[in-house]
Amino acid sequence: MSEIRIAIAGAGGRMGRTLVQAVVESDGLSLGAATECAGSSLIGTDAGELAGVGRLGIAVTDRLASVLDDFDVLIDFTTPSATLEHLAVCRAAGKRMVIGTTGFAADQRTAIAAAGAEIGIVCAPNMSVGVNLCLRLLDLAARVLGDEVDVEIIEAHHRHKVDAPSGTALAMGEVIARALGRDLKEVAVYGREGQIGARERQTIGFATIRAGDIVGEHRVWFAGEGERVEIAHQASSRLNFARGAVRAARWIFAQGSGCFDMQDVLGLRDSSLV
Ligand SMILES: NC(=O)C1=CN([C@@H]2O[C@H](COP(=O)(O)OP(=O)(O)OC[C@H]3O[C@@H](n4cnc5c(N)ncnc54)[C@H](OP(=O)(O)O)[C@@H]3O)[C@@H](O)[C@H]2O)C=CC1
Ligand SMILES: O=C(O)C1=N[C@H](C(=O)O)C[C@H](O)C1
Repeated sequence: MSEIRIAIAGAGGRMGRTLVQAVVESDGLSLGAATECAGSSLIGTDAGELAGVGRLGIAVTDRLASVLDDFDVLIDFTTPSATLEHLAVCRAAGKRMVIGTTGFAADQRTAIAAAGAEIGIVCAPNMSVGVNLCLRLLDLAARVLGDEVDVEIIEAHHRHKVDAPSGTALAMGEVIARALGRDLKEVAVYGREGQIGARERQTIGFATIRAGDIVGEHRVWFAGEGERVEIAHQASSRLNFARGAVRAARWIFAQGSGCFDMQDVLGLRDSSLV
């Protein structure tokens, strides 16, 4: 069987470099192309040397459209606007995508879902197996504990992260709100200050920490009278996310069109926990 050829968008970024490493380490996958934004000093450099895995003979380009013959699946961990540009190119060319970018506006999420009518897409704010297991556990915890507890979501990331709350924290909030029959748009509280009054039970609170080189931490409290349940995940390496993205690329290569997430890739969508 021939290898699945991967293109990495944003190959010079924190995730981009880690993704190159994960692809090179994976059996049955090869790096076919690597991109960076126009004007980047990294254009023309070797993607393998950039990632510290040795020369691969893949020069970083700023034109995804010029390397369409060189890849089967694009893995994109960049920015919302860059991902939407790449989506248009992949949609026109019938190329599959794995999208890890976070911070999308509602209309951008709608555009990604719509593209799923024509191409295969896996889009998830967190590609780690552990976080996706936590999403299932959060659904169960919310259903069991119900309206007897206050829900608070606390996340911490490195000082360079530009979006808040994290995409993962928002996904956790969505899962919990859905399980409790609430609309996250109506009940989310993003930080508190001043004379805010007593807490309303229905709210779901978010607290964001940005500091140093924290890879990614998420902690959800279900706090009641006399007891508190916590579900927490701590990432200590970006390879965790990159290996999940590679797994998603392998999975989507075998699918037709549709917009999926990591719950689909991991077979967790309809899994029973009780
Ligand atoms: N789903 C998941 O599991 C995870 C998701 N993420 C998300 O991935 C995204 C990237 O994170 P991270 O790697 O830390 O960020 P970085 O800023 O380190 O990397 C993003 C890279 O994309 C490049 N870029 C920007 N525009 C374009 C373009 N048009 N074409 C090609 N490349 C472009 C940037 O270049 P330049 O710096 O020159 O602008 C940069 O090198 C974030 O949204 C983050 O939240 C992160 C980890 C895990
Ligand atoms: O920007 C990051 O670094 C991360 N972003 C993702 C998010 O916003 O949830 C996932 C991970 O926690 C790392």
